[in-house]
Amino acid sequence: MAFEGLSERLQAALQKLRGKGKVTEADVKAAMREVRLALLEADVNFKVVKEFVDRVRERAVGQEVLKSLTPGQQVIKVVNEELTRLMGGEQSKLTFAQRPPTVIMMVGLQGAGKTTTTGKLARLLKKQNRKPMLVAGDVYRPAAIRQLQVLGEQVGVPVFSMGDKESPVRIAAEGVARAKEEGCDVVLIDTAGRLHIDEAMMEELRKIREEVQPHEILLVVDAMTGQDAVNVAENFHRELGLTGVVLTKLDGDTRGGAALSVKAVTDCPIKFVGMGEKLDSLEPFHPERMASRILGMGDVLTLIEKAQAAVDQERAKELERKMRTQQFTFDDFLDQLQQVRKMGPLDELLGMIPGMGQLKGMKNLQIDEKQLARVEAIIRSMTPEEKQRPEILNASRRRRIALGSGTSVQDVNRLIKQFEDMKKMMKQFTAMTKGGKKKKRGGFRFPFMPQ
Ligand SMILES: Nc1nc2c(ncn2[C@@H]2O[C@H](COP(=O)(O)OP(=O)(O)OP(=O)(O)O)[C@@H](O)[C@H]2O)c(=O)[nH]1
Repeated sequence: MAFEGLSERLQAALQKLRGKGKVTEADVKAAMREVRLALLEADVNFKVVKEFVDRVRERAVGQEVLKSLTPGQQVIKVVNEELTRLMGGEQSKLTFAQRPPTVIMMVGLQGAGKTTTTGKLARLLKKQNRKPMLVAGDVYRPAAIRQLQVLGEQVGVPVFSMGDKESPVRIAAEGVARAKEEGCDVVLIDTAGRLHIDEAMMEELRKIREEVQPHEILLVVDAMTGQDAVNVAENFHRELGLTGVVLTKLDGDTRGGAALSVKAVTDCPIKFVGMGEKLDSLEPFHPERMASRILGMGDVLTLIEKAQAAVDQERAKELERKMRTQQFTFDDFLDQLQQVRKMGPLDELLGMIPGMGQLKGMKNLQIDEKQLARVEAIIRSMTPEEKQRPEILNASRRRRIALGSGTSVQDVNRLIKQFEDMKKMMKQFTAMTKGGKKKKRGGFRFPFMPQ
């Protein structure tokens, strides 16, 4: 996952401050040294790191922080705010033309994912009820035109092409004219990518820009290339004047340097991020959410602390073994249920998971405590043998259990079905992970998640 190393290191650095009732200037300095190293190691531009750490340190040793009731938390808040600021603060949206069509020029080096991103962006715009048209302006890479046509078909948007014999400037101009005729309100022009930035390439892009007067010039760069991506962005911005950057391959294990430095170095905002190869994997970039994700806030740390306090590690291991060997019974099921409940109201736990905060309170996600109580009652009405060997639960036993637990036979059936499904899933899961490389995940696992 992207940012994994950075996340871990930043969280470790800040964790030390977290629970402290009193934080000294020396504590902050020590934490900032680690933050600095973490950022450098993530390939963040060194000037950006220096400015960032200076700002955080200055704010964090201020009286209002150190004298506050929760100084450790306050420092983390400052880091979060500054990370957000670093990545551009507010979300930066596309500018649409007052009088359509909006013209968007897509530029970038070969292999960054430009053509794919053009298709993804068309899909996103279509979802927003716009009518995009794609223009195939990359006449140099033999497969690029065909690739765009295929993407257009998949997304269901028209693709304008004039083959590879016309000049890209003319293709762009004709494309915009065609979009007007057909009532398309956004034109996405795919331009040629080269292996390196060269004067001929820039000259051609400038000519296209003069010709079609785009409202947006988006540079697509590969996040995996770290500071190279930042340098490319700096160059393109100087030569062409970009309106935004799209960072692709953020689903890979990029260390995060590009995402954190682009805005600070070039002053060009990241507008979208690519999170996978599929067409639905382009997302608007939210600096604040990204910062919280990097810091693992929202508040996973608390969640883990709570879980660790509630879960008996020895028992968790035993459960894992049972899952692996298919000996999981209703007794274990009940045991887990109780361990999860010990952590607190499930609804509240949900709010601590990043991204889940805003889902809190949504009806179908609310965890029904009554339902849980019913499950417990059903399992408690089973005989020891039934709990161990659910396969003997025939119709008359199910009736007896329903009666004993004050529930209905349907409730009992549903639970047994869920239990069977869960076992099946575990089986598939263990088969899937068996022999495969296991990834270490900070040492904590919910007992009901087989490794
Ligand atoms: N994992 C992942 N792969 C991506 C992402 N975006 C693009 N790719 C992949 O990157 C590769 C290159 O993408 P293309 O769109 O063909 O490259 P390009 O930059 O358009 O190349 P030119 O048209 O020659 O400039 C493809 O295999 C894409 O599937 C992303 O966000 N995540």
